[in-house]
Amino acid sequence: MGSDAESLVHVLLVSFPGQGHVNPLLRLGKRLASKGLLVTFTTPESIGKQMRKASNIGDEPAPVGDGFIRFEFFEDGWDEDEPRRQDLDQYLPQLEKVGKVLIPEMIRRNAERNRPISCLINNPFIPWVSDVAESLGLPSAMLWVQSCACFAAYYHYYHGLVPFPSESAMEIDVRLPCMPLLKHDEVPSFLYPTSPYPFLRRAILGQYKNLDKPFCILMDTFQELELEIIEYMSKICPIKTVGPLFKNPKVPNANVRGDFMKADDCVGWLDSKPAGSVVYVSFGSVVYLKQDQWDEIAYGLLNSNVNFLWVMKPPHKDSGYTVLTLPEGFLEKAGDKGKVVQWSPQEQVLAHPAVAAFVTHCGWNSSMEALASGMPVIAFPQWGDQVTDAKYLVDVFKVGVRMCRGEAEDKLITRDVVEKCLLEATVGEKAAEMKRNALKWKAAAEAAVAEGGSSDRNIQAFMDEVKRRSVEVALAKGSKSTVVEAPAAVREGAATNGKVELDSS
Ligand SMILES: O=c1c(-c2ccc(O)cc2)coc2cc(O[C@@H]3O[C@H](CO)[C@@H](O)[C@H](O)[C@H]3O)cc(O)c12
Ligand SMILES: O=c1ccn([C@@H]2O[C@H](COP(=O)(O)OP(=O)(O)O)[C@@H](O)[C@H]2O)c(=O)[nH]1
Repeated sequence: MGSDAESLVHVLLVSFPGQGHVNPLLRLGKRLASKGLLVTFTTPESIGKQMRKASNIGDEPAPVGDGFIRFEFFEDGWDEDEPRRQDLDQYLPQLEKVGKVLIPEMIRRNAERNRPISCLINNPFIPWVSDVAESLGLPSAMLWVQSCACFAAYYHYYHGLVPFPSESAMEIDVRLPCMPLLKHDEVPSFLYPTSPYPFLRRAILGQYKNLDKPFCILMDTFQELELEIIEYMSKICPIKTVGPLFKNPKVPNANVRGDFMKADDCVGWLDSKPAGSVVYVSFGSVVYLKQDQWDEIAYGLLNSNVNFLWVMKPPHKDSGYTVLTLPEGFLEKAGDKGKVVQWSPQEQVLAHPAVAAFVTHCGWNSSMEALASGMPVIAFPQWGDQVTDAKYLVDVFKVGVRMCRGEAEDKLITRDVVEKCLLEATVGEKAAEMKRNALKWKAAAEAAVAEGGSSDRNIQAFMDEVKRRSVEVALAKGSKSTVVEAPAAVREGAATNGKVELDSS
């Protein structure tokens, strides 16, 4: 490593090994590097191996803007084909056990090699990272990877501040401060007492036990998008909104990517299609539908006669899911109107002029990517934060139509409903209005990350704080301090309070 990288303030990013967690933390890493930090990104080797295979991650630090990003992976202590990895109730304690030994070792090794780490940043599901930081006298921050509205919902649930659906009152609406009324099936679904995913409830709420440890909670959202709830929660927690993280305005480092699977080439196919003629269909990295639902979507796509790009990812071998199939003769009937891939370069797809709308499971990353790309959505939420995100996309941000309500509803969405939603989102006045709204959010997102925008100011303030604390850490450790510039004065004044005006008829 050149002396350049060694003279920079060094932060360690520790990620839970899920695609929806790695993507935003890696994007944050690239943003921090571009502004002059040395960033080391780490996650278990089982995923590291996939990332190296799918993308061109090298052994050398990659230059990104004024700084560098590098990767170090750690062994989680389980064989590669250990099926217990699929069970979060078993896997999370294992990760904590090994991480609490291996992350301090990694930190020590880096210090010996003249690149002492001065801050740790983690994402949800691995809250013990801030315990590791504390035990080593290092500051820590957390990157929240869902919306601020969901952060607020979990916060109020965890602290018992408002009533949530319970065994004795299942269908109550939930009123949270500074948020629209949420129907019982619009709160993050693993908070339902009947949820089949109690392990995800435990995983996400684990972070709230340790919420007083990180000095900052970074969020992949932006002020103008969730204005009231961000202001409200900021009075309770040290929140800084820094999104959308996937929009890095200046830095040409698209080659540093964290995909677990190589994306299939579909941009050439999109290029051959007329503007606004394709529907993109993807349910993210973890949602897996049942065969009968898959068939209805297939026929809905055929019957609507739209062009479509459909992501059909293979299930994890230990997930217990059976491989989905397409109805007989489906691909022949679709002909050149349809393309099915295993994994797509989603950011590129959403930015492509041929794409008119996005059938999405409403994971927060996909939701932010759609909003910030000016892409209307057809909301098909399944569980967790997705049901809340769907509510916001459709009723608050007004960029989508709803195809289902998710976990609580648990019903088959028929091909007729699929077809109706596809058409509603792609032709006619409602479609045009959603597109206008989506383009307003795109502009607002670009302004937030542009120099001087709300997210850019927050990133800069965070950087300054990390640098300030790195001097303190170095002094406390009595070692030679890393070279730091005098912290740039944090610009005065609150973020733009301007609301984005939406069309609605
Ligand atoms: O990777 C996982 C695993 C997992 C299990 C075992 C294992 O060995 C490795 C990983 C379990 O639940 C998840 C749940 C997720 O919810 C997703 O989390 C996103 C970010 O919080 C949200 O935006 C989305 O809406 C939501 O679908 C995302 C994930 O990436 C995972
Ligand atoms: O074919 C695909 C499907 C998804 N993604 C990316 O995978 C992430 C999925 O995160 P999200 O929060 O939407 O859903 P999750 O997978 O966590 O449920 C997003 O960044 C997508 O851009 C992708 O690159 N190609």
